[in-house]
Amino acid sequence: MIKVAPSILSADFANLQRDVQMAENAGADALHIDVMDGQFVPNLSFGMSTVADLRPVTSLMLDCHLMIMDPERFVGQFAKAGADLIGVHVESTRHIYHALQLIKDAGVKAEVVVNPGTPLSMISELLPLVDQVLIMTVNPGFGGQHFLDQMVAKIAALNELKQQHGYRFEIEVDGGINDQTVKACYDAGATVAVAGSYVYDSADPAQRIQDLKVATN
Ligand SMILES: O=C(CO)[C@@H](O)[C@H](O)COP(=O)(O)O
Ligand SMILES: [Fe+2]
Repeated sequence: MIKVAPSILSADFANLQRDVQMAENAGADALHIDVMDGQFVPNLSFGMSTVADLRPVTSLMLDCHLMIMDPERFVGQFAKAGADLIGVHVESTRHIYHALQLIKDAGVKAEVVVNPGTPLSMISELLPLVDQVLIMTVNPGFGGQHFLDQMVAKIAALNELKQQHGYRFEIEVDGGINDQTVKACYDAGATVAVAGSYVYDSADPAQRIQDLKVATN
């Protein structure tokens, strides 16, 4: 069964605590927080103060997906705010290895993220270092986009490398996840699924979290 990380990008920001607690009560495994700077992606969202405010209201693992340029400038502040895992894009910095080392040094789980157009060869040297790899299944920046089917082969290729070398990282997928696409990702080797609009744009978001789990059971 896949682990589910609802993305609060599609939650009601005026009722964030309610929407986070709903996810926790519904059996979510983590909370996905999309941080955007208007430079790396053409959108703005949350910062570290949102992470700090959410920390005391949930015991869910806080999975912070940084879509910002030169994220090494901020990883210390996200760790201090209460992040449990910090994801940085390989495309967002000249010093990805250093950025991941900073995250580990802060005592937080480190994740490398790859955009749809970025080949896995860009992250091969990083695989022994990371706790999680995030394969973007849409172009980053917005919720509610369509899943890119070509990414299923990429997930399978990453899983092959994982098995071949005995790596222990989790494989997360993000973008366009619903009860159909989650199954294809899970069958290819994904272990964690982010879901924003599928969960929060529903009349019964708690049921949707369960539906994602049932689809991969
Ligand atoms: O990182 C991102 C978008 O850049 C995501 O985490 C979205 O929030 C996913 O939204 P859905 O595609 O599930 O609606
Ligand atoms: Fe995300």
